[in-house]
Amino acid sequence: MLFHVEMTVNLPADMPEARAAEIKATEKAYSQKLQNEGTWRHLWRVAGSYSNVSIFDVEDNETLHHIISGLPLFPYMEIRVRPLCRHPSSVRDDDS
Ligand SMILES: O=C(O)CC1=CCC(=O)O1
Repeated sequence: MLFHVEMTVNLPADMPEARAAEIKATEKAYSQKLQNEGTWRHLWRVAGSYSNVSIFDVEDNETLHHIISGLPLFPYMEIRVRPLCRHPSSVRDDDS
């Protein structure tokens, strides 16, 4: 199942820079593992904001929830999830 997920990061202004850098590094490793495994198919920065648009390919809703709630930045994110299905006009046979 494919999901479009938009994440907006809101780190507290008083978070020490070293702590922010540590969480971002952990987040990067977490996301790169999932990208390499094919679960986190796309990761795009939304130009001009501390947000990303991502496409996840997961077994079910529970798996997506487990992944998202495990993000190191999860406590500092606003997250919007939208389930996707094939568009009848899509020419990409390999994208289900
Ligand atoms: O910077 C972000 O958009 C938050 C984030 C998600 C995965 C990652 O590596 O950073």
